[in-house]
Amino acid sequence: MAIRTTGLSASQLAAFQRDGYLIVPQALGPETVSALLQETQNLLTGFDLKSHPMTRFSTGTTSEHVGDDYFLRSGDKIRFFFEEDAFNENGELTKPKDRAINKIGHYLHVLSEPFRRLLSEDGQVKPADVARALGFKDPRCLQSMVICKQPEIGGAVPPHQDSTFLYTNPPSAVGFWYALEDATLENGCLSFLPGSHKWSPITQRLVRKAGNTGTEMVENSGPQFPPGEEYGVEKPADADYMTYIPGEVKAGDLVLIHGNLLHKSEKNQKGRIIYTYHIIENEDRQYDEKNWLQPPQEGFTKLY
Ligand SMILES: O=C(O)CCC(=O)C(=O)O
Ligand SMILES: [Fe+2]
Repeated sequence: MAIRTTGLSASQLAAFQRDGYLIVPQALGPETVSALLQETQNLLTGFDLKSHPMTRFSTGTTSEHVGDDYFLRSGDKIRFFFEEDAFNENGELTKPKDRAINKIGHYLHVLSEPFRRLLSEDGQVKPADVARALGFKDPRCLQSMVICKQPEIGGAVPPHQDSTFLYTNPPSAVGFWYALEDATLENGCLSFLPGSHKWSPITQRLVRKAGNTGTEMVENSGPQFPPGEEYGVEKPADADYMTYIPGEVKAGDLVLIHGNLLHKSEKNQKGRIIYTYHIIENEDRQYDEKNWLQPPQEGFTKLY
């Protein structure tokens, strides 16, 4: 296969604009994938369980843990969040620690050398070139994380839109999601509601509670779509019956996800390790000061 040096082709860009997501095959070469998996393994085996507050990550509504201090202060650190199902009724881990972590985040793209290199140097498809192709003027990288989705206990991720979590006024977030292992229906690959980015508004936002005591969902009083006539179109009459389209991918593939697009992943029996971060527009959009993730002292990371 020819080595790519640019971002997206015209037909890839058109597909992203039409569907709200795009699979870019083999954005990472096998050496990069191996280096990132090795780094993930080092992080998983190297972290200290004794000093860990045993915070679990939850996208559901039952757990309060998502709002705690360890999570809220992870934006400029490398921290470890457990699968909810990694504990028994007594709150004890039922798996070895490297098999119990749901995700590692949220500053890998600066603090981990292999992940830092991906953003600036490695790979056949350069993130900066993709951001340029998508029309970003001053893209900033944030919320980098490895999602492990461990065998048997990997949690389902319910349908959501990423701009709910990383809100700019008006919305601009795009997810970069890299498979580090093959992701299939068997091990909880992503699935998408194609075109939903055009009609599905950001009606809610995840914000910090007053006094930084946790997070909560609130109504979004700002713009619900990015600017442009293609957005905010009428919801299709059959939208509630539309089926999610699975995005089965190979290790090294990149999936781009529009911040308004509805997507999800199911529980899994077999494990699945991926790496993801988001970019937001910094030039003519306001990053919201209530968002769960606030910029590190040095500001969110520039791509160019
Ligand atoms: O990897 C998953 O299962 C979910 C990830 C996701 O929703 C995202 O990266 O935006
Ligand atoms: Fe998402």
